[in-house]
Amino acid sequence: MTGPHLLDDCFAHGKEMLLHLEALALLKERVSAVTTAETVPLEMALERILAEDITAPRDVPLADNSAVDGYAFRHSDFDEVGGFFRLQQRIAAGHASDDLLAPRSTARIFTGAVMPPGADTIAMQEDCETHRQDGQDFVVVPQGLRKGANCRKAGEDIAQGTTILEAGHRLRPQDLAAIASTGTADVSVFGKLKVALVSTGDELRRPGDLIALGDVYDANHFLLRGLCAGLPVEAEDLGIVRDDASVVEAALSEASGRFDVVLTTGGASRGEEDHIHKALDRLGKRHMWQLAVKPGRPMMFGKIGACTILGLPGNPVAAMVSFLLYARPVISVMAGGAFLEPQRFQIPAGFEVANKKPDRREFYRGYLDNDGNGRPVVRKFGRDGSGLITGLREADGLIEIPEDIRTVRKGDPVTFLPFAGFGIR
Ligand SMILES: Nc1nc2c(c(=O)[nH]1)N[C@H]1C(S)=C(S)[C@@H](COP(=O)(O)OP(=O)(O)OC[C@H]3O[C@@H](n4cnc5c(N)ncnc54)[C@H](O)[C@@H]3O)O[C@H]1N2
Ligand code: MOO
Repeated sequence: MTGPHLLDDCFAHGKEMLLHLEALALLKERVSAVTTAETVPLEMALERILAEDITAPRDVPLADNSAVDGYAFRHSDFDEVGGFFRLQQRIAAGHASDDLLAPRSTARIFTGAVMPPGADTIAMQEDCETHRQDGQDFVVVPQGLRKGANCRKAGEDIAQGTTILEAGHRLRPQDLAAIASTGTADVSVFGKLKVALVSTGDELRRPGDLIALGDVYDANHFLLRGLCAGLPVEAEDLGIVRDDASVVEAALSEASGRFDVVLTTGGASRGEEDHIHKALDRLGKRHMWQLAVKPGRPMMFGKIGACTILGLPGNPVAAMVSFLLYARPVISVMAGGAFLEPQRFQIPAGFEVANKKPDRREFYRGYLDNDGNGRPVVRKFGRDGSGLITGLREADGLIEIPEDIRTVRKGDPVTFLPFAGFGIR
């Protein structure tokens, strides 16, 4: 299958670096769903992606019912001063009444109980007075209630036959509540994507291991494992792969036969010790590499057979930013979902940038604050180093500065991408 010229391959542009939007277009063109549908009970469906639309088999609520503990009556029985009603029946939640409410009568009713036939309005018990006279209970309701007050109509939340959720939607707790409310117990969802996590680098050691001068503890594994946790994937740790061409090649070759996605960090750049792109070129096809983006310039996307290789940069900040911007939407689409776009909003800058490089998009670590007068601003983490995990910890999200912007002054509106919009905190 050949895509449009623009999307065929980043190197076909004759360009050294792809712009952010070009990279997104290339990824959108190149990825599609790979998992098949399976039926799971609702208990197992959180964060899974629907394989079919969900239609409500019945109304929710099933019948007109009371929103309060109180007294049900006919609104037409009111006169100028209110209503004086004979207490005729009592209905608790879960117990429907077949008895037609007689004129000028009322039913004691509780929240969620089905309205008795004939009643159309409910008074809250706090607004009513009760009397007993000649062995009969009476309820006095003051004027002022509109017809239908405190009643919940059948189907007012979900009407029978409505499509409540569409295929491709990732199920949140409130979605599961909606499906459960219609009585549906099982849903058809896409199978989880099989993702391999690979850290590359001779210098890497796992936390808990002894460390020597020059060694670095593998932070990225825990970063990526956490970032995958909110996605419908089964992530498997393939450990640390040494900076050796044949070792990297063997690891990618083996993993590509077992996984839908291999997610690597490190070795993505151009040094002699960076082997991922060379291995990818030998084993499969590389579609994307150098991006006009900071951080996250060396971000690789390619395929070995049916397996997608996402080669993220080794610097932890770059790894996280490129995961959120590029790997996350790719994984979502492959798992049957949407190409996830970040949530974006404009907020005044609480920082200045004097001389940003043109022709590339930059993503700073940003945290929300106020300007001292109660107005919100976003401030930039002070240091730009791509190895500083501290900036990721202090941030509430990313500040996005597009290619054509060279300077930012305090108060300028800037685009903020909250971490919450990526499903993390
Ligand atoms: N001559 C050039 N050098 C570099 C370029 C370039 O274009 N030309 N790009 C720079 C940029 S930008 C980035 S980002 C990094 C990406 O490098 P690699 O993906 O090849 O990553 P490494 O060299 O393996 O490591 C970079 C850095 O990150 C540390 N690291 C790696 N893995 C982990 C891990 N799992 N946990 C914690 N820290 C990790 C590693 O020790 C290095 O310090 O390249 C620039 N260089
Ligand atoms: O892109 Mo590197 O991503 O600046 O650290």
